[in-house]
Amino acid sequence: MKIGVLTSGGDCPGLNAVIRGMVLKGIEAGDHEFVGFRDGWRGVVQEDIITIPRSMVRGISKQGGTIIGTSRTNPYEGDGGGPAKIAAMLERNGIDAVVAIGGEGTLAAANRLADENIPVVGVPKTIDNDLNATDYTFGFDTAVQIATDAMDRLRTTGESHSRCMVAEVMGRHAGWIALHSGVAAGAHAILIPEQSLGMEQVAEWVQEAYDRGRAPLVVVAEGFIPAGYQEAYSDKGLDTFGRPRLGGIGEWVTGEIERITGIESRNTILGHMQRGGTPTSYDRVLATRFGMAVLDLALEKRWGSMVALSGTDIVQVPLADAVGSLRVVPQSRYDEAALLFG
Ligand SMILES: Nc1ncnc2c1ncn2[C@@H]1O[C@H](COP(=O)(O)OP(=O)(O)O)[C@@H](O)[C@H]1O
Ligand SMILES: O=P(O)(O)OC[C@H]1O[C@](O)(COP(=O)(O)O)[C@@H](O)[C@@H]1O
Ligand SMILES: [Mg+2]
Repeated sequence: MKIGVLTSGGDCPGLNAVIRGMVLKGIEAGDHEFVGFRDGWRGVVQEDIITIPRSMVRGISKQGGTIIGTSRTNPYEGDGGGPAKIAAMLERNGIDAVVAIGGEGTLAAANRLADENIPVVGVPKTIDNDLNATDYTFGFDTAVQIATDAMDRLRTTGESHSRCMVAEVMGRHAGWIALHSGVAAGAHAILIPEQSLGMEQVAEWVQEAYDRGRAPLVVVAEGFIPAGYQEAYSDKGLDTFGRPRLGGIGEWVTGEIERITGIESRNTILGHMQRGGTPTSYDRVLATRFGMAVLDLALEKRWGSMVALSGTDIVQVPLADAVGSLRVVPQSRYDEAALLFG
């Protein structure tokens, strides 16, 4: 079989480990060939295809980013877009299967294409860990680890100066990174997109910690919407998919804390640091297992399905299960973390 792979949406540590797992298993399992579509769906609609020989995947499971590039191209747009053009392109290049590695958006596109008879299977990815149908996505553990390390550092400088330190992390619709890194670092308040809060409440937690002699740490996800506001903070225009580019709420939260409490405060935006660099061993293992399992999906021609993690098992689920809604932080998990605020 000739299998074409693509990585699409925001990059994520572990993407290369998926590609390596799939290629090595494919070589082991038989005489399968692999090609990469460069920059996600852009490579599909513009027929930008490279061969992936075994030598190209040597040693890449520890490498961040993606060796085949990514983009936010829509496969239904442009001259080569849409199922009919894509089917003809696959035929011309002798490609029997498309493996789409991506988040909710990428998998929604893959699901539509599968419904229109394109031979496509999926692998879930996102540092936000907000995909339905899988217990964990690779990249999340790495992002949480990077954020936790950063917060441990913020706390020592915060303590030296008796300041309140605010750390802004990623998370457009789901606060999983904020919740996990905040709990791990012992944050005094965690602000996530799922929970609208007034700044008076946040200031109260900060003051309580300060009054005990602690340097307060506040973690805020970029998608947090303060009480009284309708949308997440955005001052950078739109991304290529037309969504507001987030980032910057931390600065506002820091100003509000300082204004209400009078405690000197500093903001740090972790931003793309969370998406770069080497994946943790957990993410390398999960990504490698996903890569090996998705090869089986392609060989078995299970078009329209994807691999997922259920407990510790790798399972097959319909792509449709991963799209349409996101897995957000449930109230019970927030309440559990909030017991430690202040
Ligand atoms: N329902 C859809 N149909 C077709 N293309 C889509 C759909 N949803 C998203 N896409 C395309 O997939 C790209 C990747 O999705 P995005 O949300 O940016 O990343 P991710 O896959 O990480 O969620 C989008 O930029 C968009 O071009
Ligand atoms: O700066 P970029 O690359 O446009 O992406 C920022 C977004 O990508 C993410 O890191 C991951 O989102 P996706 O999984 O949808 O790509 C979000 O947390 C963040 O809002
Ligand atoms: Mg998305």
